[in-house]
This record gives sequence, structure tokens and C-alpha cells, in this order.
Amino acid sequence: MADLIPLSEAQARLLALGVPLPEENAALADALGRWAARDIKAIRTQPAADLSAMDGYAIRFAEMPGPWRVVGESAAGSGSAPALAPHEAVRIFTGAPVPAGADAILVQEEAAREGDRLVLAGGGPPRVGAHIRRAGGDFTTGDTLIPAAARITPARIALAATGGHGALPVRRRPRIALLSTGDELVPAGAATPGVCLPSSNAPMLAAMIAGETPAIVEDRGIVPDDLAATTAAIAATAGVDILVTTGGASVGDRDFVRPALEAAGAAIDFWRVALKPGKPIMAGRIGDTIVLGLPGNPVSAFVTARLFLLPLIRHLGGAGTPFDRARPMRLAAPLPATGKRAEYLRGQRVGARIRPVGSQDSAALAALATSEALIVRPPHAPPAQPGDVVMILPIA
Ligand SMILES: Nc1nc2c(c(=O)[nH]1)N[C@H]1C(S)=C(S)[C@@H](COP(=O)(O)OP(=O)(O)OC[C@H]3O[C@@H](n4cnc5c(N)ncnc54)[C@H](O)[C@@H]3O)O[C@H]1N2
Ligand code: MOO
Repeated sequence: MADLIPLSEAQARLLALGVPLPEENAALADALGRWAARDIKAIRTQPAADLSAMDGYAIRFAEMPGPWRVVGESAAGSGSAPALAPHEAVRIFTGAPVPAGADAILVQEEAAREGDRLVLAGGGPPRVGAHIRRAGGDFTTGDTLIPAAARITPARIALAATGGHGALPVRRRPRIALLSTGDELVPAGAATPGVCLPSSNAPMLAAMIAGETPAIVEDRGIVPDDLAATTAAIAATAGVDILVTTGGASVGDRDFVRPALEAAGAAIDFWRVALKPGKPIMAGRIGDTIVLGLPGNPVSAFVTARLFLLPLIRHLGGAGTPFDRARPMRLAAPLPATGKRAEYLRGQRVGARIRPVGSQDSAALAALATSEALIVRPPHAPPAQPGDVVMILPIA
């Protein structure tokens, strides 16, 4: 049997199987969680003019403490207010254009007004320019607001809207088919006679994808452990961007996914990675479809989805940084040495530290669901002690 391939090599080989999907324009509300297909530049300047940041009076700073004569009013959205002559002030509201000649805003809490006579009744603006947002202070036409390959976040949606955009160039949504394999499986929620088991992998994967980016996810259900049935179910997914299978990936006589993929025309790029859990993962292509065969054990499927499927989705979506970045944390408990596989232990925080949860079994869903992070252990690592720094990937 071929050697296990290193995790980072397998991840790179998976991404090399595909290129970012074609570009489309998405309405702002539909762009969240996708990645900019090109640099998105401002098509207007913000603010468009010098604007007041407070409700009060536009004055000349040098004329403090007044008095001034209030000669007009400037409200948000109103046209330009009359220019100030000496010792004149204009009543002004937040977001309104500052009249020519004014160079500071006196907030109304620090002003006293009788009729059109205005005087200082507090500290007044501390300097020239106080409470004025300068034209172009946020950005100007032509500035890059969102660089190509950056994630579209809620703040970036607001920025792009302010920059003049109602739609954004992103990559089209990936079409992803999920196929679960196993004679023992029944759909979630169905009766479980005897040793039948609810299929949890497809709902879990659909939820992981939904938390990542908008995608078109098709649950193709459960196929029995049968070569012909598995081959036919795989062939029926032609046309999707990614086919994810779970189960049937290992070496047992009833593990049919690899032969079924090959019978359906797949070229397998790799199978079996130096990873725990998740060793039997495989990847390849059938035509334009990238196939990812995940192990059936639910925790193994979770970990491999995090390490392979989500980065692949980001890559097809045009992300600049498709892989999660692990961050350091100190251990609260000792860890044993690792063998030839990298390990992703399920961990819980203890204050500012992390410790492995009690069960590291790759079928232990209750332990996974209480975990807050995966503790990353490289292959051939020596034992680690409380206080040692390890790398973690948050999962909750
Ligand atoms: N002799 C060996 N046996 C196994 C090896 C090995 O190297 N030599 N590898 C083990 C490892 S590691 C893993 S991981 C599993 C992976 O097995 P498969 O991908 O072939 O998965 P199955 O055998 O089909 O199922 C494993 C386990 O997971 C349950 N399962 C499957 N699908 C689902 C689903 N959709 N929802 C919930 N649970 C599911 C299934 O009932 C099994 O209990 O192989 C080891 N064996
Ligand atoms: O890789 Mo298996 O996922 O060790 O249980």
C-alpha cells in the first residue's frame, strides 16, 4: 500500500485540481461571504463635501467667543449653505455641508442663542477644523475599497455601497453534491430499527458550507455499500463543481468509493494522508468535477471538511488565503508524542489555556460538539507539557 502523503502536500494537490469559478455580479446582499473577483474601486468620493459631525453652529474659530449672527441653516441633504461673512454663523446638523468661510463647528450644548444672536456657553471647538469631516476623508474616487481575493464582509458591503456600488464582482456560487454511503444509514429523523444509524455527515457538511459562503448544495442522499449503486450515484452528479462523498473510503471489502469513482471515470490524485483523524481521505477529478472522498466517521468527516473541503470552496470562490491560520495557545494538560500522522485533537478552553477533551475517538460526536478548538500536533512531535505552546484552530 502506498505511503501516507503529508497533509500540506495533500492540501496543495487538492487546490491544484481546480481554478476559481467564473465571475458574476452579485447584489450587495448576495455578496456576503464571497470573495472579490477584482479590485473594487470607489466611483465616488466620501464625504462628497466638508460635512458637520455634530449638531450645532458653523462658525469661524478665530471669532470665538462670539457673538455671531445666525444667518441660515444647513441640513443633511440640503444644497450648499450661504457663505459666512464675518461674525456670521449658520445653524448646522450632523451630516450637513459646512458653508464656505466656516472652519469649526460649535456644538449646540456649548452655545446660547437668543433669536439670531449666538454666543459661546462652554469650552467651544478646541481647534480649527473641529467636528468637520473633510471631503474625501474616508476615500476618494479611484481608491481601491476591496482588493481582489478579499472576503466580502458586512463592513465591506457598507464600504462598497458608500463607494457607489449596488452589486459586486464575485465568483459564481459553487454547486456541491453530497453523497453518503453505508448500508447502515437512514436519513436524519427517520426510524432507526436494529443497528441503523442516522446519517449525520450530510447535514453537518451542509451546515459547515452554509457557514462559509453561499453555495448551491445538493444532498444526493444515501447509497448502499454496493459498487454498481455507488458508481451510478456518482455518475448522476455530473456537472457539479465539487462532489463530496463520505464513508466507504477505507480498505474494507465493503469500501467501494474509490473503485466506484474510478468506474465512473475519475482520475484519483491522492488517497490516504498522514492525518489523524482523516487518513483515508481521497481526491481526484471526473471531468470538470473535483471529487473529495471523506472518511465516514463523523469526526473524521468534520476535520477533513475543515482542512480540505472549506479551503477548496474558498479557492474556487477566488479567496486569496484559502487555508485557516492556526493560532498559538498554551496547554492546560499534557499531550502524548505523535506518530507518523499529524493529529487534530478536539480541545476545550480552560481559562486562557486549552486541553484535549476526554474522547478522541473519531466517532465521538458528543465530545466534538463540546469542543471549542482543534489542537494541531505535527507528525513525530515529542510529548508536550502543561504551559507549552500549541497551535489551535477554533471550531466554535
Ligand atoms: N483495517 C483498517 N480499518 C480501518 C482503517 C484502516 O486503515 N485499516 N482506517 C480506519 C479509519 S482511520 C477510518 S477514518 C475509517 C474510515 O472508514 P470509511 O471512510 O470507509 O467509512 P465507513 O467504514 O463507511 O464508516 C466508518 C464509520 O462511520 C459511520 N458513518 C459513515 N457514514 C456516516 C454518515 N453519513 N453519518 C454518520 N455516520 C456515518 C459508519 O457507520 C462507521 O461507523 O475506517 C477505519 N477502518
Ligand atoms: O482517520 Mo480515522 O479518521 O483515524 O478515524
